[in-house]
Amino acid sequence: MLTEKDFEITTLGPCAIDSPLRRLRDVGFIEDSSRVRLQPKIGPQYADGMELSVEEAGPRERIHFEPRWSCGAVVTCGGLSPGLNNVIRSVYSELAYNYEVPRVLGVRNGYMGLNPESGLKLVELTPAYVDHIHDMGGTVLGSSRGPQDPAVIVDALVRESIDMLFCVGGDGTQRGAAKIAAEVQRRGLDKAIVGIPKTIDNDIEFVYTSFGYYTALEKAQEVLRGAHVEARCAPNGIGLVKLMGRDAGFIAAGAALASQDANFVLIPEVPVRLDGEHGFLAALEHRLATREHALVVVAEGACQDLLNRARAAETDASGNILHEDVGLFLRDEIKRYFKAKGIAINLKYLDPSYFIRSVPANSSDRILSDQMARMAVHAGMAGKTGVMIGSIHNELVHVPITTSIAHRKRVDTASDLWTAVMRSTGQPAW
Ligand SMILES: Nc1ncnc2c1ncn2[C@@H]1O[C@H](COP(=O)(O)OP(=O)(O)O)[C@@H](O)[C@H]1O
Ligand SMILES: O=P(O)(O)OC[C@H]1O[C@](O)(COP(=O)(O)O)[C@@H](O)[C@@H]1O
Repeated sequence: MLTEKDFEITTLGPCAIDSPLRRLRDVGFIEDSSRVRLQPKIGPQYADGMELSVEEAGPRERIHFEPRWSCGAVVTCGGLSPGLNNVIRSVYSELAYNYEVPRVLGVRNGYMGLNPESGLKLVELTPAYVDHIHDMGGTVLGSSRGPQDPAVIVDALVRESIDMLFCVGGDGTQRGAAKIAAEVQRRGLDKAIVGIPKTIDNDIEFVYTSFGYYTALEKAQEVLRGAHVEARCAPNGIGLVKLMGRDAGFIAAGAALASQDANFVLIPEVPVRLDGEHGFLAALEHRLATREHALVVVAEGACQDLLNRARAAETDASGNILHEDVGLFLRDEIKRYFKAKGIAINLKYLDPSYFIRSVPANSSDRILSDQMARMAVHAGMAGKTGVMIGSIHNELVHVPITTSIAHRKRVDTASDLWTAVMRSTGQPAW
């Protein structure tokens, strides 16, 4: 078996081998020459003094896999996120052009494409295949939900002589990647399983911003603008917008903050009281009485305690809880409340749904996708396995996948983000 001592890196130019280290040292997070110890508070659940040890991402002085004999594959799983095609293209570009790896494969339709029972064939990535994909939304490889047996996937990696698998996806995908990495280790195989985080919900721990998030905010903002115009142009106008965010309110909070027009933002992290003197509906009535219009933004996962009372939770193929439609629920509750009060309102309900995630990536997400993809390739070529590319304090790092999936990232209600939402909307604490 080859070890990293057997190969010197030869194909990288005078690029950033030292610079991530130097920058980390400058900001004081470096502990020694190869590891970064993060002691500052990085989330409420780590405030108890837990230390996290992560490695900075970037090209390594020595690589593990001999490029000429290596094969890398990329798989995209879960819901779409703007930037997926950019990741595929940049994984290819870094592997094929910079490391000169001769065989780079694309897996069709998520992990399912590594199961022979699916009948799906691997795609040989070429310059022509990836040429224009970065300008398109979605993923050219396709994606899917639904469980796959890690043993079957590892069998496919062995059969196809895949040395490095780049798993692009959300927390479900990373859970799958962790199981694949464990199976590889159990069999004593020499393969690198590297995660690249993907979610418009921005709810992966140790990833400050995931690619696609800001593009989704741009699109969401357009909808907020439309809803705001509608609300302002009608007596007692209410614009109600539902945005994606199954378990976390980052999209609703970010879009509201970016638009500066929202008056109420309801997210899963903050339980909402609808009725009563200090509840949401009374606050909405007060807003109409004083300003004659209101813009309400609700995240898909908000208010679920109010909706799910009479219903057992259903799940999708990957086991994610399918929420009842909070937008329709709130629309009906608002109508019911004002009807009972004899107050005429004009409510316009907008649900942009998949529109915010099926578009091409904006500039910042293109850059982030590219950086994460290239860092993942550096990690893979260096033989790192069971790691995901994270971003902490503006640095791209290797986070053990098991660490990243231990918690889901949530909007911290003591954070600057949520404080700014509260101040820009003026909404009360329920
Ligand atoms: N706990 C898990 N263990 C193994 N694989 C999982 C797990 N959860 C999800 N997956 C797989 O990862 C893929 C994507 O997961 P999903 O939750 O749908 O999307 P996302 O990765 O965006 O969260 C699916 O093929 C799913 O079966
Ligand atoms: O209808 P689908 O494809 O399951 O996607 C809906 C889900 O996609 C999301 O945007 C996030 O999806 P992921 O978990 O795949 O990142 C959720 O907010 C939403 O519930």
